Amino acid sequence: EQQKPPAGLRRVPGPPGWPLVGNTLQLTSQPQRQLQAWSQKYGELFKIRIGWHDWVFVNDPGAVKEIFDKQSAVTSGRVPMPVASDLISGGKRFLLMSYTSEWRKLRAIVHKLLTPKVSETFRPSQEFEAKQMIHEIYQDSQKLNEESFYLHVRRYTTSVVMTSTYGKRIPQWDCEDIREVYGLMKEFSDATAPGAFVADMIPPLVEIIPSWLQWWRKRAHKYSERQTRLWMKYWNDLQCAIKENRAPDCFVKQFVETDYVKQGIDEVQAAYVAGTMIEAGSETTSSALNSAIKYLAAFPDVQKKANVELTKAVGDNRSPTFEDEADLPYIRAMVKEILRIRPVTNIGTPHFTTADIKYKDLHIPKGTVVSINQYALHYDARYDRPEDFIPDRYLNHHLKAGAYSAHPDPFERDHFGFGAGRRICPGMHLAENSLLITLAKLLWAFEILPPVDEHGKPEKIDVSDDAYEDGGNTLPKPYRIRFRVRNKTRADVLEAEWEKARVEGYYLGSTRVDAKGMMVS
Ligand code: HEM
Repeated sequence: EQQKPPAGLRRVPGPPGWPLVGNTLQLTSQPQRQLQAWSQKYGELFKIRIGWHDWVFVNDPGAVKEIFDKQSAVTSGRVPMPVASDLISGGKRFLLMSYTSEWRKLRAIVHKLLTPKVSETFRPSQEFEAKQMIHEIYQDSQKLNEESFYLHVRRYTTSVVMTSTYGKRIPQWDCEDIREVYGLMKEFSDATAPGAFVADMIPPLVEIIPSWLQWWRKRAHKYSERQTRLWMKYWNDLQCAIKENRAPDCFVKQFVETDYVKQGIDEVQAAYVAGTMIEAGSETTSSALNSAIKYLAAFPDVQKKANVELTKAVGDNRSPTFEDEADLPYIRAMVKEILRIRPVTNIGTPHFTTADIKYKDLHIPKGTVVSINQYALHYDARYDRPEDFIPDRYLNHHLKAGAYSAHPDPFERDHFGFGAGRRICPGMHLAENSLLITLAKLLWAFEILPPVDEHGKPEKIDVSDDAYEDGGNTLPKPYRIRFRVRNKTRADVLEAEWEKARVEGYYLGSTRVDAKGMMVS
């Protein structure tokens, strides 16, 4: 039986559930539409029970500010996961760590190493990788290969994130690093899928069942050993490179140069922070970009407007660079629009309360999951035709997501795609830069068209939830699309630019690296 709220306060309302399972069975494998429907019925907040915990979904910008920003000292935890977080990750997986002093120490370092200014030092890497990406897509478009772009996009995002973290490029998709990193991510997402480990569904089991009888431990230890081995391998390789003076400027090199040892942070913990960057930064960005390509094919007028802007600001004789950013307001708006229409998860951003809190006259007890209901917020009445991909709606939003998240007026926020409060995505500047440069180069180079059927008739592009994988993440299913180069000059330019980049390499901070990502000076 739940505790009575303190005098003058009431419980957060919500739909009735079933004994034991709560509301779990009312949620489908893609719960966002049900979560939207409940937000319409109950207003700013509603509460449901999923598994062992109460979840409060926050459906209003003002409530997000009050709960996640103003009360962040007690709403920045993560839900306990005795297997996935404690056993498999040794309590060290940054994304899942509770709100402890250890997490705060690490977050301070991460924050410093991913500011907008530091993120800018990776722009040459992002331009380099984007040149490779459009070149690969161009080559495949001539072979009428309509599926491979999806992996070219994933290669781009993984390479950018590996380069910024470890100074290590991913020059091609089919390689050992990809097999290892994606193998690890798959294993971990299987381990966190609902029902994968009963003790994550019912955390008190770890207290009740003696550890020698906890049948899940063996499998969890096997995962843990494998994952620690991989993250430590990257960490140790970079330590060697630093000693031999051949480590390019990157996140981990800078991490090593902080006083992390003096702060009592051990190497395995540091390696798990770096691993989290890779896990949190690759599939998120590629999903957003692969979604954008799909929506662009479905909304050809958006492409037309983008091409008018690109033709005026850049022309045919070179491809766009970050220097053009100020002249590309429509592309900048598009970066926001894709994060609005397809936020990366469909269950919001689960935080965990570490003390009782209140919002207006509503009581939220300690130990509750609080989540920003992004789909509800992003499809609400503030947006005209929310189902449509309309970058124009953001033309008056000139600032980056980080600036809006700190804006005093919550209704000024562009979107909630990066979360809020102390756990807000620290990679957002890097992510926004990646989306900007790839969208600009793609739209400059190509017209993006639906595939055609056997009679040559264009097929309909499906942007509904059916086009997305089941599970908590918003991941577009692989799909076919045609890329048609805009003109001969742009085709020649993109080939020449990639050839030049391949020979010359690029700069990572103050170090020049070659196309293999090795330091050359
Ligand atoms: C389009 C791309 C991306 C999106 C939409 C995205 C979104 C998010 C969201 C919603 C969260 C949870 C925030 C919260 O709990 O309030 C998060 C956390 C995180 N993201 Fe991102 N992210 C993206 C790219 C990146 C990149 C490129 C990196 C790293 C270089 C990164 C690193 C992280 C880390 C480390 C966390 C965990 C923070 C913590 O728990 O304290 N993300 N991201």
